[in-house]
Amino acid sequence: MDSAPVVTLQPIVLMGVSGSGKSTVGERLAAASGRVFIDGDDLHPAENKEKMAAGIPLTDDDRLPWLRRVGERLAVGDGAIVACSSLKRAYRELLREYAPEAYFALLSGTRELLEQRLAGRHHEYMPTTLLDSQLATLEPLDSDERGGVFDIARPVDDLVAEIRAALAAGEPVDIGAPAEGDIIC
Ligand SMILES: Nc1ncnc2c1ncn2[C@@H]1O[C@H](COP(=O)(O)OP(=O)(O)OP(=O)(O)O)[C@@H](O)[C@H]1O
Ligand SMILES: O=C(O)[C@H](O)[C@@H](O)[C@H](O)[C@H](O)CO
Repeated sequence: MDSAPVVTLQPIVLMGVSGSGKSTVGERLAAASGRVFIDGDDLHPAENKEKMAAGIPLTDDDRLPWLRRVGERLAVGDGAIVACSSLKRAYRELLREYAPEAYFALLSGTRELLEQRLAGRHHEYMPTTLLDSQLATLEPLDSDERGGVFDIARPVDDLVAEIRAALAAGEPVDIGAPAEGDIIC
């Protein structure tokens, strides 16, 4: 007997600079939509965490192995919600090599609000002083990239609802419609 085809689900990447709410919104979105949440922070090699903890911004070369790990996780096909800064278009292009259908939700806000948010939280390794380099590195989504921009001034539950509504209203993504007997993983 043929084995049932495996259907892949569209992954969602919460992107944006440090303090924009990727982990907070991502966790809540995953809970609301019954999906797995993956924090990209947990996929950084130890050297990257040490560098950031020392207040040194990561380079493209530092980020490459980390982005590959994030990409491999996106490619699993289980529709995971993944928090990953994805600051440059080239980084997103790399992630799309693993998951062409990925939806990027950019959490965007003013420097002032980001500073407030960073001041009000404790992070394992990320110092507030890296905000300038994060903002300088950020290349917002281009109009030809699949995704949307969401305002971090909104409450977390509103952001979750807005992202879900944007996904529901979006163009259908050709990732294979489930049929009877398919295994959804
Ligand atoms: N929409 C929101 N409204 C109010 N507070 C928020 C909102 N989003 C996030 N926060 C708070 O802002 C702080 C930063 O959020 P969070 O740690 O999720 O950001 P992040 O983008 O994952 O940061 P990093 O990339 O540095 O890990 C947290 O204290 C969080 O509770
Ligand atoms: O690309 C980067 O510079 C890093 O991913 C950072 O964004 C941090 O990992 C994150 O902000 C802390 O969670």
